[in-house]
Amino acid sequence: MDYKEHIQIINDYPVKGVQFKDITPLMQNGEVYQQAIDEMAVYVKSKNVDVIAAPEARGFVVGCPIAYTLNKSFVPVRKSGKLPRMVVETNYGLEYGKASLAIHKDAINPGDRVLITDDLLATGGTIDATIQLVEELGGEVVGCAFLIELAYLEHGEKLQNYDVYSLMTYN
Ligand SMILES: O=P(O)(O)OC[C@H]1O[C@H](OP(=O)(O)OP(=O)(O)O)[C@H](O)[C@@H]1O
Ligand SMILES: Nc1ncnc2[nH]cnc12
Repeated sequence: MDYKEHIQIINDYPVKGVQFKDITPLMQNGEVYQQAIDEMAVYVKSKNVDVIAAPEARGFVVGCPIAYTLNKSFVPVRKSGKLPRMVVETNYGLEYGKASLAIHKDAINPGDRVLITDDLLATGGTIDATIQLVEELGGEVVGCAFLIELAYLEHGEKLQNYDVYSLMTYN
């Protein structure tokens, strides 16, 4: 399957210089969306996970169906101010701005094997922040799975100690 046929590239969105990779055409094709999720789920299953965690909003698009398929827990990592109970939170930078993410304090048990999913890896700011939150709660990050990796951007050393899977890579 050539998944890239179902990704649309928009230049200078949301800010000048960014080549935005739009995953909505892939999601709009039920067969392709299902096949992409099933393929990612094979990787996730191989990591023998307890929990799947994902940052909002597009991370949920991949994390929830993978968790459902594998009958595993799903933990939402949300932009600050959106979770109603006690949280830990952190600030971070991403390809086109800054934000902060939070996770419920009781979402992860110490020693849980946690797999983090997101639609896209760009500078790595979002995944780095998500890893920090999971580890602060004592979770072990056993892998990170993306639909898309932008290999032309520098994620520096952020992910060098983690197992990374990407369904599509743009060089
Ligand atoms: O590697 P990075 O430079 O951190 O960029 C990747 C992140 O950017 C996008 O999320 P965004 O914050 O735009 O939010 P959304 O999912 O709510 O659209 C995308 O879904 C990733 O989470
Ligand atoms: N280039 C990009 N396309 C889509 N989502 C993104 N999130 C961060 N960078 C992005």
